[in-house]
Amino acid sequence: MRIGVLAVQGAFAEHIAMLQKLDAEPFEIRQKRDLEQPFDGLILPGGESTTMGKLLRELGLLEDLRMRIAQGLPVLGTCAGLILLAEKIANDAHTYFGTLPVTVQRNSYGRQLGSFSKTADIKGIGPFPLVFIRAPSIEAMGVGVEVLAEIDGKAAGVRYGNQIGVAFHPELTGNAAVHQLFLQRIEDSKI
Ligand SMILES: NC(=O)CC[C@H](N)C(=O)O
Repeated sequence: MRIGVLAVQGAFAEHIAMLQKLDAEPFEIRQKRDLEQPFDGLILPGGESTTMGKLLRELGLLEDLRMRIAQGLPVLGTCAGLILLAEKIANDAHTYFGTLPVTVQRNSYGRQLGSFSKTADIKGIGPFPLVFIRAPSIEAMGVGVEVLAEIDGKAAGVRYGNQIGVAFHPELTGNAAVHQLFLQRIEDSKI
């Protein structure tokens, strides 16, 4: 299964390592040319959403990828990747793909306390260590958005059709269950 990992900035190498462990076929998306071969899924990593958004625009990737997501390309966005997907960003004038009907608040977890990890249940997986690094919170959700994980009574992971967005960093845990779930969903949607 060919999975494109946005590799213009941020923690893309860790996602690639996870995918390799699961025998998927990851490749880096750095420029438009990288989108020429067909692929089955997309991962938007953690990092700095403002920088990634700016580079996506400058490299001419934003519209192309937005269209693919809107047309059903399975996508997993982690942390900054969730911000890129969000329809609204409460404390930012910009939006990027805007395909996921949620409102997020940037830098909501971990500003004063630093990064932290908390184990919580993920739907379809069970207990999983959620690692937060200056993570966004999900403040509001539109109709049809399914909550996959909660922390302190707030959604920390959601799914909407072909899109999964999580505020935490599954790629930094050594636990491949979230990536496995993503690959499984792609597999299932092919049937
Ligand atoms: N670890 C992360 O991806 C942090 C996200 C970052 N604070 C942002 O707003 O873009």
